[in-house]
Amino acid sequence: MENVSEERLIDGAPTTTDNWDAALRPKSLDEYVGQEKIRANLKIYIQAAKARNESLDHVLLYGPPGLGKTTLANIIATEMGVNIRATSGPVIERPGDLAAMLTNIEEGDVLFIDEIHRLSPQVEEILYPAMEDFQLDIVIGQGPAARSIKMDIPRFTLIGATTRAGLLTNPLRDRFGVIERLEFYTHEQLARIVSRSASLLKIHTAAVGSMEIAKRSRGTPRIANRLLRRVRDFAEIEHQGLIDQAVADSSLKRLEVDHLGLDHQDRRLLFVIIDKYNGGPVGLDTLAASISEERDTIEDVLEPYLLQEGLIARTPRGRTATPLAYAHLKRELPGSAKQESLL
Ligand SMILES: Nc1ncnc2c1ncn2[C@@H]1O[C@H](COP(=O)(O)OP(=O)(O)OP(=O)(O)O)[C@@H](O)[C@H]1O
Ligand SMILES: [Mg+2]
Repeated sequence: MENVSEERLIDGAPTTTDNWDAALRPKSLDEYVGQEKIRANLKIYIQAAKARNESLDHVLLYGPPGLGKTTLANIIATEMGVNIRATSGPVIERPGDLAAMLTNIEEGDVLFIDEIHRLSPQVEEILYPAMEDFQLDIVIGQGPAARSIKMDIPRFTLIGATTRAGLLTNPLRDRFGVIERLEFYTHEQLARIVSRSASLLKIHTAAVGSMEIAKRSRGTPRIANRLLRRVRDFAEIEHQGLIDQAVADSSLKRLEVDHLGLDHQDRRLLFVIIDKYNGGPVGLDTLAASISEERDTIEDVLEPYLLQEGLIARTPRGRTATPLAYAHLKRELPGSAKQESLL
């Protein structure tokens, strides 16, 4: 699914060069920028659970890549004062793998399952009684001699993360007491994140420089941090190290990130809808084939921001380019497309 030959600069997905990211991760709810509603709610839930000396209810976090789900899971464990064990849906191959993890966990600990929508059905089965009754149903033996035994496990908190909650099965989703959707960040919030990262990495930025990077980060902290690192290179080699507005702007231009934060891949998607399909509507699978991308990548990575910015619209018959997209790409709006996009 991931294009390894060419690192996409504004892709929200993590890459191998993101190790420095760990250093930039906020460690407490107070350090965590934005997502005000989630933070306020979590503060209450955490305080209440601690006061009752209970484990925190299971938490599902969903939203586009790079918005801070993993970061938040770690913060929750820290604030609860418990250990976190992290794994991911595709990694847990057999029910036994999950059972082993759950029996080794300590009372109150957090089990973090990233990409939880990719659990196999057999593994999911194990999770239901574990989440609900803190019990494992284990089948011993095979055939007619097989019998099932129940085993108690410590009360734990499952934190699941996914890019799309819609991909979860109903029984799994229903077992989460707390379900929170992460939103794209505002320019002001991203500027705060850029300034914070700059000071941690000892990068010299002017406020207007941080804001310019923020505006072009697709509402996503991971992208903001990544762009900061690239712009720093230009600043240090060509501009005595200071990132001001002009340096940020010229560097991002050279990185082909436009003033809305779109890169060549976003623009390619929009151009295909506009030029090849006359503004749409065009179905997701056709679109995926046209730009040789996975359907999932379009839905999880490319599309959410374009929808949020009002550049494309979703209709029952497919995606359309909005008048805003035509204006942004300096394409003339045909009369028919104007009507389509208003449907
Ligand atoms: N609220 C925030 N405040 C400051 N920095 C943040 C915030 N959220 C995320 N970040 C930064 O962005 C990086 C990416 O966040 P994180 O890895 O938590 O995203 P994610 O939602 O788990 O993404 P994925 O879906 O790809 O797993 C973090 O390492 C951190 O530096
Ligand atoms: Mg993550």
